[in-house]
Amino acid sequence: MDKEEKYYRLLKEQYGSAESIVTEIINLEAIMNLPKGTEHFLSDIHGEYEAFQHVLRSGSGNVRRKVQECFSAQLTHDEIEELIGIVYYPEEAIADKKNTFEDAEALKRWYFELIDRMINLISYTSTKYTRSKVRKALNPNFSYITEELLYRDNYAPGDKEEYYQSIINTVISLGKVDELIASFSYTIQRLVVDHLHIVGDIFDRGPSPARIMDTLMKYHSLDIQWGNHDVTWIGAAAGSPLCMLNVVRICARYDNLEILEDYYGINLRPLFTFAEKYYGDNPAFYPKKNPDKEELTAAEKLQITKIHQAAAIMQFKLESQLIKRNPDFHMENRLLLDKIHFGADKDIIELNGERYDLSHTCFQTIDKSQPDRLSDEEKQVIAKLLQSFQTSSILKRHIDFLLEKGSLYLVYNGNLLLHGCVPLHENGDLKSLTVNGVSRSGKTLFDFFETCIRSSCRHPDLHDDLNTDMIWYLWTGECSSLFGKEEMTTFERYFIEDAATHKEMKNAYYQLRDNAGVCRKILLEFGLDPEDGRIINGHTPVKEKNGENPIKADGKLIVIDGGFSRAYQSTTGIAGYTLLYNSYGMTLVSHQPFTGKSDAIKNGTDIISTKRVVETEMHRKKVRETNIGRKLEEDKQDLVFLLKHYAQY
Ligand SMILES: O=P(O)(O)OC[C@H]1O[C@](O)(COP(=O)(O)O)[C@@H](O)[C@@H]1O
Ligand SMILES: [Mn+2]
Repeated sequence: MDKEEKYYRLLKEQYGSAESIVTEIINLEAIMNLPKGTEHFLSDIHGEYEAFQHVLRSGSGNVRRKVQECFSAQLTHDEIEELIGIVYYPEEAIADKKNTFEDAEALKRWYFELIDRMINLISYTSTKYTRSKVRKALNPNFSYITEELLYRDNYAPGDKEEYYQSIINTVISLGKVDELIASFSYTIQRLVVDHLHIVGDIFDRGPSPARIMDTLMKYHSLDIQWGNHDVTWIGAAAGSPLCMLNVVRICARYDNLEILEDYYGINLRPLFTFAEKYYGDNPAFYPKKNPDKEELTAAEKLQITKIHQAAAIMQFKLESQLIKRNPDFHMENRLLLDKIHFGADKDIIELNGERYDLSHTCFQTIDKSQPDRLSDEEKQVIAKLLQSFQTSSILKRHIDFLLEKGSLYLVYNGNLLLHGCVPLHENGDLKSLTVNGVSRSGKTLFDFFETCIRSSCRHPDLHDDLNTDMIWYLWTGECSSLFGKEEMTTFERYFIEDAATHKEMKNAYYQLRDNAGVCRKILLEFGLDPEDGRIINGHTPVKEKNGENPIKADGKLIVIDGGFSRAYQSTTGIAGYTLLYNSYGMTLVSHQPFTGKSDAIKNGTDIISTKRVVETEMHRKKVRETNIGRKLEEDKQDLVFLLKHYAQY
């Protein structure tokens, strides 16, 4: 029996009868004729859990829009705001509201009214979906009740009211009404966004990437395009000591070491002890102020400062070793430790023919005759830390999820989603990287990078092979699609005062992406229609206050850095952007900095300021025209074929 025959036999078995195949064909055809679901794009979340939650819960303004469309004729402004608040944060908003009632009867009336509104809203937000999809969006504990309330029109008018009231009265008397309403809120949140794209950089800087990962793992439908910060975490789990030290260094720099210790259960004790022994106070390594925490005590600050130095120095040593074993990376000019002239009272570095004094140095573990050699103690610390990283089951779960749902780029519904850039030369040609004699650029280079990441993850016991080293290259290499700059000046920023040495030159892509011709060429390179397709890009904050426009190249490219990272908000003037793509077209939403969950609940503050329509579709886009639609069409064709040759199988 050939494979095809086997496939059709199995399919026949699965459906059981010709009638059920007919039903499924009708069902698939109906789904394909529904309007395309709403896609929601976010990027550069950088550990900012609360702001991320707000954007997710509000669907970047989509919840607000639906509530307004549904109720603006019937409800007052305040009632609408109250309803929106309940959909965003049901537990807190209901608890607040309940305190305002003096008697039980008034509270009960409010519950009845609210449930009626919520049910109407679920009805309104589910019009684009099949009943089976709506059912999946309901909390299983309340799905029976919710369906009864939703489809109550099936009953005769008199019976309907009575039935409806008795259901709600029972739920109230069982003390379950708040939970029921909260379940409605989550259903509405889920119905307003069909699919989520995370265009990179979940990790680093902010305090709660792990909680964001937990939320994403429960999300109904999503994909992730890895960012440069995500891949170093992947690298750490894949066994790269260098990526791991970078993760530790950034956690120390942003006063976030708790993520490693408390959340992932990584034992930092060996590092603490080692840092304590060798390092002292050093203002260049003070942790940044963590806006979510109280001021550090002097002792805490000193301890983090020491760890920060220990991680940085070991990182610089290992980076130098990596550069030497990978001549293909062409990173020799980053062999900075070899360029230091160690002196009796000051150290000097020679960079591009210029000499600079080094300040705030902490080179006490450096062997001046062989600066990138790790001491035995450093080797031990690294081995212990790496073991702790690699055996953290929570970290493993998060990284496995990143690998399962993520990729370096994604072609989705005609658009190209990528975090950083497509490395280009100044004339617009694709820039290539040659590894082991093979030159790759454009899509081939992306595919190569992704293969390296996945292979490295399959061999967590290898620590310095090409695949593992390539993850580091993605963090900082000139041809990395995630970094997009010539070199990363981490060392200079710690030790050289002259700010000119801190500058990181961006790849030509960041100029050329303003040009529609270049964007068309990139879309073609990835097999997309250059007329209809768009590039969706994260990674670089848009400096709107300097007049930068996030919609580039006549709308061919959109930058959606979410600007969640509080550390960067002062450079952009606003928080950032998210993107919505529904059956009517694409809308870019810009956000004000998030002022906190309690402010959002108490004062109904939304962080959305403006919306800009990128383009309105000439006709309403249907599921048929989407990636999923094409897959459904294939399934349908198979069923049609099976039906035609039913007797044969
Ligand atoms: O300000 P920090 O956290 O030290 O990080 C600066 C580094 O981060 C980078 O900007 C990369 O991070 P982004 O992807 O967030 O831009 C590097 O280019 C730069 O060297
Ligand atoms: Mn980035």
